[in-house]
Amino acid sequence: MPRIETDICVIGAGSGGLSVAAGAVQMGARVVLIEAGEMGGDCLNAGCVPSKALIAAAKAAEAQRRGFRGVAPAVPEVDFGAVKDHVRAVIEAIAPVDSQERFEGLGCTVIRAFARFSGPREVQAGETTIRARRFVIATGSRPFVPPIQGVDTVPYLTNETIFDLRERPQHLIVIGGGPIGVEMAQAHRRLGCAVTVVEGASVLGREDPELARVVTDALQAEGIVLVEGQPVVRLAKTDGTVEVTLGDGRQVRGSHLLLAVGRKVALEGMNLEAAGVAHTGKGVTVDARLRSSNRRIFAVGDAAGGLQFTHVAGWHAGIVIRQAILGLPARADPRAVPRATYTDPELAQVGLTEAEARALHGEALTVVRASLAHNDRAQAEGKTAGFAKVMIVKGRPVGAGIVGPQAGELIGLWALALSARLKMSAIAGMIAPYPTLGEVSKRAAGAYFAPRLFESAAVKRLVRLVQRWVP
Ligand SMILES: Cc1cc2nc3c(=O)[nH]c(=O)nc-3n(C[C@H](O)[C@H](O)[C@H](O)COP(=O)(O)OP(=O)(O)OC[C@H]3O[C@@H](n4cnc5c(N)ncnc54)[C@H](O)[C@@H]3O)c2cc1C
Ligand SMILES: NC(=O)c1ccc[n+]([C@@H]2O[C@H](COP(=O)([O-])OP(=O)(O)OC[C@H]3O[C@@H](n4cnc5c(N)ncnc54)[C@H](O)[C@@H]3O)[C@@H](O)[C@H]2O)c1
Repeated sequence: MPRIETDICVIGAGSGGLSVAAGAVQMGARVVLIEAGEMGGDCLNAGCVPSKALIAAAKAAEAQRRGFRGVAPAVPEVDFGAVKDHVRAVIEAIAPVDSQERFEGLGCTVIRAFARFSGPREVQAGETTIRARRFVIATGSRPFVPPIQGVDTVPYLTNETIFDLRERPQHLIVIGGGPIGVEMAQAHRRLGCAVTVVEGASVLGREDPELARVVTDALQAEGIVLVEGQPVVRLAKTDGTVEVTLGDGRQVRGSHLLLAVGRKVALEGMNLEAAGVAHTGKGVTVDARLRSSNRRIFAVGDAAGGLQFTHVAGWHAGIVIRQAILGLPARADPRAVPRATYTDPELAQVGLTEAEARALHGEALTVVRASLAHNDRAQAEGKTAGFAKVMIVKGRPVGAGIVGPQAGELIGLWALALSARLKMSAIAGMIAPYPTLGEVSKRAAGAYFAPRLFESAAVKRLVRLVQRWVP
């Protein structure tokens, strides 16, 4: 049986594992990278990349359907199979960056097998035993299949199968109104499917309700049926249709079913007990340095049991590299982690929502808003539904939310403001190019200072005094 001694052994070649491996090997560490499935993990093969490629095609269809003032709308002719060719082509265009060849070229030893701990410092992968000074568990997550009565009797799709579906669903029922549910619901509606979202609590329930409402209004205006407030309690198959029964007895029937009710961390079969790695149903138990109960073993990305985003996995990788490769201290402070849901309009948030900020800061909190209706570019584009909302304490933003076109791009400024602890005066003083959607952030900062400048008796007194003296 081959044995390898190495500095760092990374388990899982998805967003987190690949970032650790690429960084570590290029800094001179010996790296073994183990992947049981496809290189690139969920993000490339069944997550961010295919979903955004599908959303792009759906957006093109919707643009045709809507037309523009002076440009006649048209019923788009959607070839669902060809759209899936586009999805596949985008994956293939990006895949070389995540490939075994690239990582071997960088100097990693890549093993394509399922990794399982055989001791506190040893992993088995196929025929190979790997002994490493540090391990990184970057095994990601899988779709959670809820134990709903009848779930094993009906055909269902998950993120692992929906992107391979070549025939257009006549009526897609989506269970779960989180980011996966709403992104997939809108994409399928725009590509010509009837769509019903069944959500046990409220659609985009983790988001600020004021922002989420703009998205849910848009989804409903496009003809997506949202059924909220009742969990699904039973699934059944009847004459080629799937029947979904809700807690209050209501029923929805459709041709296809997508389960989008959250994720299950992929730790099964890894024999973590042999390595002394504590874990719960949520993931590996880690401290702020991302170390597990075995100090030689870190966890990153979805496996670390916190926020489940590709950019979080990449950020985690940097924290582990600092410690395991450079011997420097580093901590994961999630306060400035942004998130975006790529519906149209998009919804993005960084830091505290209004409710969270209110609970933490009470009376010290100021909330400002700036509407896209007052943004000249949004007017020109005919996309004025949306706004930015900023939560401010003692002159500094503690959270920001944006709903509207390109909100995912626009939130970057606020992510920087939070991570660099910028003051609102820095945003107000920034020169934004005109006319851009980004001016909405500057306008929000302006809304913070406006009452202090324009409604202040002291400022007015000062100005009168200055005006008496200036020549
Ligand atoms: C439909 C969908 C859309 C998404 N869209 C976005 C988005 O727009 N933006 C965003 O930031 N995030 C998005 N996400 C979330 C994002 O995909 C994940 O947060 C990210 O992929 C997590 O990276 P990871 O490295 O932790 O795990 P993964 O990327 O899942 O990689 C884990 C890898 O480990 C391998 N593995 C597991 N167990 C073992 C083992 N024992 N031995 C060897 N290999 C193993 C797996 O095969 C897999 O390749 C989306 C997710 C889904 C499902
Ligand atoms: N744009 C992005 O960045 C993006 C896109 C997709 C996914 N993701 C990541 O993937 C993760 C998983 O996404 P998700 O949407 O699957 O999960 P989620 O946990 O965010 O949402 C699942 C939803 O399903 C509902 N639900 C659960 N059981 C139900 C039942 N029996 N009946 C009806 N409703 C039920 C929940 O109330 C919840 O609203 C996200 O948290 C996110 O981190 C990110």
